[in-house]
Amino acid sequence: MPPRHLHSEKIFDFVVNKGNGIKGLVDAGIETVPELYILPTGERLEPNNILPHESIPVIDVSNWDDPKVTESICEAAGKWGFFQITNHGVPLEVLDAVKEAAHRFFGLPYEERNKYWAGNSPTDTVALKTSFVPQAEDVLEWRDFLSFRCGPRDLESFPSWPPVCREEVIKYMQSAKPVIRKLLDVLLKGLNVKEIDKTREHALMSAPVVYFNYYPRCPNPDLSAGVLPHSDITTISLLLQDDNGGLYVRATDDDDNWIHVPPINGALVINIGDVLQIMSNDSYKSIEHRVVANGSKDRVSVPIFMNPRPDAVFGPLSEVLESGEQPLYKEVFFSDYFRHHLSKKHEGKKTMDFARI
Ligand SMILES: O=C(O)CCC(=O)C(=O)O
Ligand SMILES: [Fe+2]
Repeated sequence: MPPRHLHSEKIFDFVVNKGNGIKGLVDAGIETVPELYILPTGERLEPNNILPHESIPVIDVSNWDDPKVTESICEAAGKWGFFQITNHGVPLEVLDAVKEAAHRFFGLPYEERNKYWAGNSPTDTVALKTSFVPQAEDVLEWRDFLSFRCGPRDLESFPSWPPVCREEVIKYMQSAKPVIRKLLDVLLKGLNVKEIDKTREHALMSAPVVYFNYYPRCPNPDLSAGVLPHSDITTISLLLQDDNGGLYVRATDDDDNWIHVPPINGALVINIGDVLQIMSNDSYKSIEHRVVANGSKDRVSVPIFMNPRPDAVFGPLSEVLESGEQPLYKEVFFSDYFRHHLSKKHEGKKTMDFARI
């Protein structure tokens, strides 16, 4: 990383070292995007790279037993890697409450928020951070996020979670769990897996993490990134977005075109992560996506990342390779994959090379 100018050093110190986050900088009244947040021209999302007439599938899942529903899910996972679901059964009040809880947390004064800054937090299951890995980035992302590890053991630390939002996170997680389980059942059936046994469950869904992503209003959203292009390392991610929009999905691998994911009230966005792409030996796709912050409003999103346990080993499934297909990936520990992912800035799908044969 090249040395930064003095002004950028000061901003970095305020936002990252002092734990103010980008929220703190916006609250301090900045009116233009500081250099530390300005992307080189080639990395910005240009309007002529947005395909206005394309969209990812929207699937009504009110009847999981309808073969058309399960076919649409598996087809969307293979073609788009992204889809929205409606009529999924998670009550609208639960979704609204968790978005409000995210705004409440980020609306706390600095001293209250900062109690949970990574390294200060009273529990390692909750951490407030900014950007992605600021120490490895030359341009920072216009985003703060609060993460909650939600595995069964993690919930023992619930009393140390922020009181302004903890009930809502648990309720959201509990209500979404049956939907996630259903989606994984359908997706695995599509790969000839008859049943998700205990070992598979560890590899698929035993370490969920909820994020509150917070993108404060950005004076020049065209110059900066809310989140840079990346794929999620999960098995699947389930994302609740608000009505501001700003999430874009890569249209094709071989050119730089992007499709907006329009907010639909009550819908959840589902995407396949790297782990499931690897398990499926590329039948399903973990697609790059990015976020552009909003020029006039603060945006929140609340993803649930379904991760394997750190000690789980994953690789192409035996059921997928039965037909004689050659494995494209080796078996890796999730903890190694995760550590590799966190050692560098967001760089599209580069993390997957770690497991590629
Ligand atoms: O905020 C969004 O819409 C997406 C965020 C995202 O991609 C992530 O947190 O991995
Ligand atoms: Fe993501």
